[in-house]
Amino acid sequence: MSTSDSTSDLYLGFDLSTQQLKAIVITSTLTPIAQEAVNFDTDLPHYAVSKGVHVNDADHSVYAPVAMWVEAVDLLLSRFKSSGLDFSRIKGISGAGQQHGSVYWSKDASKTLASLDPKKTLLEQFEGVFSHKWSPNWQDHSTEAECDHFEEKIGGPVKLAEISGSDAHHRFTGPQILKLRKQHPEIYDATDRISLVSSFLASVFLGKIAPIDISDVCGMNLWDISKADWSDVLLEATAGAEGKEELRRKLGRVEPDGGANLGAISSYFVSRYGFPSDTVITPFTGDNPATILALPLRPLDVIISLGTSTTVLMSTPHYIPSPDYHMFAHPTTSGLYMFMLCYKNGALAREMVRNALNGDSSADWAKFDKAITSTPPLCRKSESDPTKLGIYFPLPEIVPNAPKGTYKFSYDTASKTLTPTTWPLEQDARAIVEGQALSMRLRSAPLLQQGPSTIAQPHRVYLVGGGSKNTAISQVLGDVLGAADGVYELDVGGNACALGGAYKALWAVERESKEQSFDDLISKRWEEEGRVKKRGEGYVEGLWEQYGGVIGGFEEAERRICKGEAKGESS
Ligand SMILES: Nc1ncnc2c1ncn2[C@@H]1O[C@H](COP(=O)(O)OP(=O)(O)O)[C@@H](O)[C@H]1O
Ligand SMILES: O=C(CO)[C@@H](O)[C@H](O)COP(=O)(O)O
Repeated sequence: MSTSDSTSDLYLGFDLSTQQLKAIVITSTLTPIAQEAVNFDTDLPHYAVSKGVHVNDADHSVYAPVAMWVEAVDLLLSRFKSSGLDFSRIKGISGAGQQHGSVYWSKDASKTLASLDPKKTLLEQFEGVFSHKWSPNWQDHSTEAECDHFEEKIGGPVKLAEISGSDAHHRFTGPQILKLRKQHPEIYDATDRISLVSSFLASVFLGKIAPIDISDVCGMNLWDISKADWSDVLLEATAGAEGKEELRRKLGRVEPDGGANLGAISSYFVSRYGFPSDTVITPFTGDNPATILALPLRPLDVIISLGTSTTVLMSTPHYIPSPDYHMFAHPTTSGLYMFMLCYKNGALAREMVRNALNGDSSADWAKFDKAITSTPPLCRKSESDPTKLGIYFPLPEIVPNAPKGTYKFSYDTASKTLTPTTWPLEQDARAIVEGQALSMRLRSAPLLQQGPSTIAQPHRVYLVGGGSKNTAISQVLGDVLGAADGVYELDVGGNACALGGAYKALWAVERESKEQSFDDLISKRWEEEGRVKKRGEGYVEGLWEQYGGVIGGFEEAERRICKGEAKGESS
């Protein structure tokens, strides 16, 4: 990482994601100069989380201790301090949070946030700051009844997606708040303000409750995207007619300008770490919206984030809502939207296959990668062989809304016959990645066809997140999706959300006027060389078409699973 440019102003971007708190520091010329991370499982073992969360199998809830995140903030900054970061050059801070999770502040929170003692840690002073010690996690699936209630109140999944950008989802904040209100009315009543994970982290740095961001708010099932306001009907679905206004107050205002100056950094950080007292705090957004800010995107470019979740992201001027995927307001640019698919069975499902191949849970991907490269596409040794289609859901899936289980089929493309089957462990590695990629191809087609081409093919595929370094995985994703201009990785791909946050902070502070768009400023300073690396050609004639030939079989396999007509190996 470059240490040149030793006098430039600096910008700090955070990413409070599932398994870690990460941060990156960049110069005004977009050069990263420092990165740090706190891993929740290994660095903060006293919270006893696994992969960043607690899981309650009995009621399907998944949640994280908010105190752990608070402790991680001081630990991360102390790591930067030890590595010699000059905090006095930091002009702006922004960042990202795992989406949908909520944080419940007590009536004492605002007073405590405004009067922190720099001689003590944040955690030492946060006693009584939260009315609820847990934040529901995006992997939670305990809110089936609440989701049904949302759909019913609004008139069905299509209508709900039209208004809020998504159908009702277990992890979305509205259904989660409704569950808390029903199960623990005393906690709900003791709650003064509700933040998302992103606005919670912004609040800590601001020293007061920060507004929710214009993009992350779309992951709540509470925001009317077209009206850019809270939806009355959805607030009422969550809090009842009598509680609707009180919920609106608890949620607070949403900041429409992604580059707004929310105020100067809390004096706690000035005294304890040496930040300038005028460091600007700008809205923090969701980790996926922040990811699309990590590089200038062109029409039909697709980002695949291989974090704990696997997500597929596109920036688009078209608002085409559907219950099959998510639409969000763009985090910086009014009139643009973010398309997203989110898979719960992403990294953790691939790890399940990796562990089976390794015979233990060591994080060694060599056998997994070898199993992919030594297995032919669709596990078909010759033209006359039927293709193999695998669907691996160790957790109930989001897209499609399907029960857990591992499902294996053979599919004869000539007769279009789909038959349950089995295969040896070695074929699982290719089958799981192909299955994930086929699902992405199927569901991104409507958006990809909005461009000049009628063929649903991405222009470029960019890979980010922890799994983006894996060349065997990137090869399969590129082959199945057939990116016309190839598959690329970002130099700091493992830290793309934090990088997007840092770019956002820079834009907020250095834009020439409110009219200078994020894209305009970043494109002018962006040099592809050294920041982006081509990893593969993408489209391979014949292969992309071969994968296209099994999409129908894949759809039928999903239909059977969702209808309970397919028997899973471990459902
Ligand atoms: N070489 C690799 N091949 C495949 N997956 C990997 C590899 N290295 C890391 N990963 C995956 O990356 C995941 C973590 O990604 P990361 O983006 O750091 O997560 P998050 O931001 O959600 O906390 C791990 O769970 C692991 O499965
Ligand atoms: O639920 C979603 C998006 O809808 C997830 O993508 C979370 O935002 C978690 O992100 P990672 O920790 O996997 O980056």
